[in-house]
Amino acid sequence: MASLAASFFFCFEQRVDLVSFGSGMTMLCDRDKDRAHGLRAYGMFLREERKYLRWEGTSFARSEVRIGYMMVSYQTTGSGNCLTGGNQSMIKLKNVSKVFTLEAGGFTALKPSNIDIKKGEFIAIMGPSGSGKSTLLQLLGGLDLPTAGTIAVDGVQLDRLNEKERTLFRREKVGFVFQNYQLLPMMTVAENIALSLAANKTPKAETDAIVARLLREVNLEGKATNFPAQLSGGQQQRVAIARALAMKPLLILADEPTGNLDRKNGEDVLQLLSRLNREEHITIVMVTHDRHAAEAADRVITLRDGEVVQTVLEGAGLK
Ligand SMILES: Nc1ncnc2c1ncn2[C@@H]1O[C@H](COP(=O)(O)OP(=O)(O)OP(=O)(O)O)[C@@H](O)[C@H]1O
Repeated sequence: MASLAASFFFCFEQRVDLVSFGSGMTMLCDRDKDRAHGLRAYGMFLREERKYLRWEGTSFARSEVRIGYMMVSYQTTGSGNCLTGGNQSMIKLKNVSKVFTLEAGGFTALKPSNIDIKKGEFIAIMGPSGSGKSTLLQLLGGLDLPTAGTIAVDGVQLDRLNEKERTLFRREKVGFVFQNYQLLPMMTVAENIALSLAANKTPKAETDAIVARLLREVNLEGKATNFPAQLSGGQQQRVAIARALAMKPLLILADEPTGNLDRKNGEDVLQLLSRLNREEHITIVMVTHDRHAAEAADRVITLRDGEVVQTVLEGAGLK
């Protein structure tokens, strides 16, 4: 028990993320040392907050979580990348289908599909127009519900959440990037990036610091007070990516993120996504028509007429 306590203390001296995999299994991720501490934790977890962590009356390093009460009964320590979670599943679809109801009858946009995407993977979804790529992405992000089957994202079964819970889930776990950027034209770059932070009632000083960091990350320092119309397409897409990153998502869902961009700007966006995947271990699922863009991915899932027809694995000549 003493070694547990010592190890636990060690974890909290570091900057940590708390990543819950559901069913009581939780990862404490020690970012600075890139080590993961697997803990089976019992007790009550308060919602994630960016505050100073207090543990038994002692203040520790700035953390991404606040824990109300936790008892540790079991612990393993491993090395490796904590946010990828080894072979842990990020997305699991079981017999998921989507049928749209039309006057003329039902239209099956997605036939019963089983898909498993691991934490830290970069997946491209390809297929002809109308094959169901965007439909699938909407389901993965909880923007729409399947007609049948189950979808679990980071251990959370989306089809069991009500609308409000799905909204919260999306805000906290998923970053969306769209072909047409979907920035609000009357808001500045900084305000666009801060949208989800504002919805989450993040204090202003903290919001300003996060926005400044994200602007640096997407190489747009100096553009905070510009309006979207004053930026190039590539710059607007990088603002959209910064906005998607504001809540530190575990997953980015990108629908044709390079579709409106020329080769150079498209390349910049792909490199940014690849870096986020590689260095920040964010799982990325990207719909694309472009085989060159798909080469950024570890794996390509191909759809045809609403059916998964092929999964090309890493090493099959893509990367
Ligand atoms: N809300 C809806 N109601 C009815 N049918 C829909 C709806 N949304 C999509 N569909 C149909 O589902 C099929 C798949 O659409 P989806 O947008 O997923 O295709 P896609 O592969 O993303 O196409 P594209 O590459 O052209 O964007 C299409 O035939 C489309 O017309």
